[in-house]
Amino acid sequence: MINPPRLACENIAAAYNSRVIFESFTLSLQSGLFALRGANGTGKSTLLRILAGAQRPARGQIRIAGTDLFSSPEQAKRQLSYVPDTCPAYPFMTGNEFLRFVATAKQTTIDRQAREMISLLSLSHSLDTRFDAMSLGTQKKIMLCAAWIGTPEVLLLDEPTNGLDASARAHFAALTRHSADRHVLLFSTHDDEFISESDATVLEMDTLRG
Ligand SMILES: Nc1ncnc2c1ncn2[C@@H]1O[C@H](COP(=O)(O)OP(=O)(O)OP(=O)(O)O)[C@@H](O)[C@H]1O
Repeated sequence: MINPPRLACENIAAAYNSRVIFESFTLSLQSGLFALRGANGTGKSTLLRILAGAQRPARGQIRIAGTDLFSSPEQAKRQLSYVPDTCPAYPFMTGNEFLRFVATAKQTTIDRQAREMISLLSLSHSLDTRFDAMSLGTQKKIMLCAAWIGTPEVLLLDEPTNGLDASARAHFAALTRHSADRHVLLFSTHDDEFISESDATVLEMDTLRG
């Protein structure tokens, strides 16, 4: 039996008021690492928000592991993780509390892969720190670890290396490379060095946005 693409979208259109950002974005990905590249303002964050179900497109269809995102959002989102560019506000939570919160929402535990990431990104000593007392880079690392909880089929990461130091960036590149066959990891970036370190396939926004 042929598996459906892990991530598929068809004819996605996005606009803010009357300003069109893209008209017809179509993509079908089975597994691997994909870097969404394009100039500022070409709509990378907008596209990732839409694919994550965090923003409604003007038109189009999205399927996550074969499930329609709009007609069965809960089922589709069980197979999906999304890390926005800016850290959403969790000022009162510690790193540990946030990871447990995500694990509970996904009806799982902080599993082996997330624990490996915590160790690789040297986060163990920050887990009891509240978000409002963490550096931006540390917040980002916790958000990235949370994305791996529950081994989702699709990971959508908006500028994941922003704020990471050189060592964290290298570990993160190795981790993404090694887990590429287990999911679709689509990330936006301006970081060409990370693209080559992670061996990601480049998707040019200008070519894809229709
Ligand atoms: N909520 C919003 N309301 C109105 N316009 C918006 C909104 N969000 C984004 N835009 C506009 O849509 C366009 C695409 O923005 P987006 O952030 O998706 O681009 P991007 O490719 O991710 O940019 P960058 O590389 O700078 O992060 C920009 O011109 C931006 O100003």
